[in-house]
Amino acid sequence: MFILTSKNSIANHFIAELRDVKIQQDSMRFRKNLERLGEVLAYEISQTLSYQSAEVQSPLAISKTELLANQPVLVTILRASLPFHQGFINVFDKAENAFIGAYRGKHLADESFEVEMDYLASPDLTDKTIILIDPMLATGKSLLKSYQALLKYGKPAKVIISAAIAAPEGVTFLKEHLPEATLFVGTLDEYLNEKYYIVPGLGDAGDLAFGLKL
Ligand SMILES: O=P(O)(O)OC[C@H]1O[C@H](OP(=O)(O)OP(=O)(O)O)[C@H](O)[C@@H]1O
Ligand SMILES: O=c1cc[nH]c(=O)[nH]1
Ligand SMILES: [Mg+2]
Repeated sequence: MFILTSKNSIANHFIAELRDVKIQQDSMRFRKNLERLGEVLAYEISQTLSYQSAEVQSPLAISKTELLANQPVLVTILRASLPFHQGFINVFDKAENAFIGAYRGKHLADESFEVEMDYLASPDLTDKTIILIDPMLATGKSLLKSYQALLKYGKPAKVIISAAIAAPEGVTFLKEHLPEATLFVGTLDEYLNEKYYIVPGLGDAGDLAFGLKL
């Protein structure tokens, strides 16, 4: 698992601002910080993809280079993922995209929940590299259910999951149920509380980005 904050960088500031109760209420800044973090994580992921030789004709001469062998498919899990996804698509600007409407649905008596899913739009995923993008990896249920729903569009060759903030419980859950996935996270937090929110976390990412939902 790649953890961005295991090495100090300017990304520490983006994550600090996402958490900070005095700053996170500025929803435009909150969305922008998720986008900036998405850009940095996309860059890190780009270093692990396959490249092939290419030639570029400049006005003066031919330049030999290495370019992506294939574009990844960026999978966005609505809603909170939208600004984070924007960062990824800024970097992988030629990528195909899939969208999934998934959310932590009705709360059961013991505070647990089922992941509800409705909207799903995806290109063919057969033999492609897919990057599942969701800023919050809490229990991991939303990501697993999203991945399982995507399989009807074909079996990807490589599965990458990227989150801004992950909980150890979610990481363990995904290692068990989705062992083929490689994780790239902004930071790894401490634990989930009784409502399955990440601690210290940042609160509800979807609400902070887009407002309270009924
Ligand atoms: O790992 P999990 O326990 O499944 O939780 C993580 C999910 O919770 C959040 O979405 P939420 O259900 O709040 O929907 P929203 O994006 O519409 O706010 C978040 O964006 C993840 O998709
Ligand atoms: O801490 C959490 C967990 C799930 N979804 C969020 O937005 N925050
Ligand atoms: Mg939410």
